[in-house]
Amino acid sequence: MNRIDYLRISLVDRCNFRCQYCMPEGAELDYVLQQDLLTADELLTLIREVFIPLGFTRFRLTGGEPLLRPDVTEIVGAIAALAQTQDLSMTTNAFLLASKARDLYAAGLRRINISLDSLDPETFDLLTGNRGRGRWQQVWDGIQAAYEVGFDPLKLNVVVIAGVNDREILDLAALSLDRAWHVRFIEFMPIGNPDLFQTRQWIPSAQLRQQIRDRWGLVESRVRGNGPADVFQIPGAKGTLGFISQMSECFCDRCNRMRLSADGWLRPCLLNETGQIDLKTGLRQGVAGSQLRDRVGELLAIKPEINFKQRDDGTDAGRYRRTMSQIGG
Ligand SMILES: Nc1nc2c(ncn2[C@@H]2O[C@H](COP(=O)(O)OP(=O)(O)OP(=O)(O)O)[C@@H](O)[C@H]2O)c(=O)[nH]1
Ligand SMILES: C[S@@+](CC[C@H](N)C(=O)[O-])C[C@H]1O[C@@H](n2cnc3c(N)ncnc32)[C@H](O)[C@@H]1O
Ligand code: SF4
Ligand code: SF4
Repeated sequence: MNRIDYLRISLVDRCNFRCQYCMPEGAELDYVLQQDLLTADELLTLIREVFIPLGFTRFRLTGGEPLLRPDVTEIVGAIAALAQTQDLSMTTNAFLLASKARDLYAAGLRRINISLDSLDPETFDLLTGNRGRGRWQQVWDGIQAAYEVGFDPLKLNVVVIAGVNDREILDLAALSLDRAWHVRFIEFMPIGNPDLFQTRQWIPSAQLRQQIRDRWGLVESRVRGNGPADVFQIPGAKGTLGFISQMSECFCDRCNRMRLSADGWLRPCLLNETGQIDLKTGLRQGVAGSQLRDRVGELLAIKPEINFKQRDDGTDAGRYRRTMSQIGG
């Protein structure tokens, strides 16, 4: 059985973008009320009293958009300061990163993954649902700021959507040539916008790799990380290319993670709604850390049965009650 030692923590379910594949404009989402968000203290209590004793040592802050959380730097500092923390990272859309990168680094964050689906501002606006609002440049500035501050590895996440940004694969891959930027191509998953998924489907990573191989060649490589990416490199490039192929090559047999939502629900599998536990209510009712730990321990034991293999049993007729931005995608 895999060691489950990686916790993805959603700091907030809201987002300043409306990516078509994740939380499309007009989608009716029930946002968590402010009073239902785990406070920084509650989160730290769960990490110290429940997750660390169960062997969790790797943490990722995500969302929604984690940089919307006003106390994000304090949370980073507190998790980074724990002796047991072996890895702390963040996934962000970088819209607010330029002004926060230095403080986050100073607080102890050392690596960061940034969503960048297009190099073309118009396509970017179309994808992020902010057409006309011109947010590409600010995201690009955030990426540059993170690079200058020294985040390493610095990864760029691209969700590939047929007919929207797939014509940019080579341009995006080329970002890895001269800088140690690690570009990852993600197969579109049927969560977030099932209607778009129906019409666009997903493009297999193998097809993208062939396109890149034909242009530059491609060799196997490595980069620090805990995720499911298969890593390659253009010969001589400073950065790498990762492929996250959840649709074409199920990687659930190496699953090493659980997810904690912003309102304190622990979810054993991204794509299966079975088995979730509400940790916040117990915590607020004064249930002892040891009892919460026992509940999580039981969930860890049955996680292999819940994993993606059974996702068709784990949703309500194929529709998810909570989407990527609410789970901590
Ligand atoms: N199916 C599935 N997809 C995942 C899972 N974790 C991450 N992904 C996909 O991988 C994408 C990128 O994830 P990131 O947030 O950058 O994290 P990561 O790849 O685990 O990060 P590293 O530790 O840097 O390797 C997500 O947006 C998902 O599409 C998972 O547990 N299951
Ligand atoms: C939900 S976002 C949260 C963090 C942050 N807002 C961001 O965009 O990086 C985390 C990751 O999920 C990915 N994602 C969202 N919906 C997806 C989908 N339907 N299929 C594949 N990846 C998806 C995004 O591209 C992003 O890399
Ligand atoms: S992918 Fe990230 S930036 Fe885009 S809508 Fe989802 S949470 Fe927001
Ligand atoms: S789909 Fe579920 S089991 Fe598979 S890798 Fe993701 S979280 Fe793990």
